[in-house]
Amino acid sequence: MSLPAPIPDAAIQAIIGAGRRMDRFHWVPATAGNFSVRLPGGRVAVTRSGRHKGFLDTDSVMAVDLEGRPEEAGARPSAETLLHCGIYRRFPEAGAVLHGHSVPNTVLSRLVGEEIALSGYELLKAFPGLPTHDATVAVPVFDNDQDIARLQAAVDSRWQGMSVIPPGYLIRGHGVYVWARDMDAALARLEALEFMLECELQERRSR
Ligand SMILES: CSC[C@@H](O)[C@@H](O)C(=O)COP(=O)(O)O
Ligand SMILES: [Zn+2]
Repeated sequence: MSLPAPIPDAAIQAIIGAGRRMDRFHWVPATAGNFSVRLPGGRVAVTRSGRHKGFLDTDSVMAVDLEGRPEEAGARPSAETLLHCGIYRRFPEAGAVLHGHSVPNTVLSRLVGEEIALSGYELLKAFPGLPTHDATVAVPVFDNDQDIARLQAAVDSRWQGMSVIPPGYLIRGHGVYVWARDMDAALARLEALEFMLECELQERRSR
């Protein structure tokens, strides 16, 4: 059997850098969070399960296919790899996926129903196709589920009825997923979303 192709260093460095940046914001406590980059040929570079995402090294990244199957026998990719693969399958333009557990996304997702509406924020312009603050963006919220295949099925079924592509989604009491064409764009989108979630949380506190 031939050895799997090496993972391009640019993808590994993008993942390591994302972890350091998200750790600075306290968005990846303990071993929370996972990140991936789409590779050519239907491959995905993804973080191994159980690592602290602020201290990743080159060994912390492995490759799976678009069904989440590891290329290396016995290797353990992120427990949430199927959510990454679901995004890559649904959005061909997605080149990187980020998942984090911030306090605002965790708390807010427990306070709302099936979505959070973000309206009137200047930072909405960080999302694709929005030239003005004068808009409302609905961020879907899914119930948490330890059965990740079942959770992905719930995400797929909500996406089927969706005419507007959301900037990401939340999992209740758990965290956020965002994606974009590459890692820098995904980080920018995550920062914008987290900023607005923090604003929403503060507004709710002051009511
Ligand atoms: C620290 S518990 C968090 C995990 O259950 C999970 O939600 C998570 O984000 C990280 O899982 P991982 O398997 O390391 O990618
Ligand atoms: Zn998680």
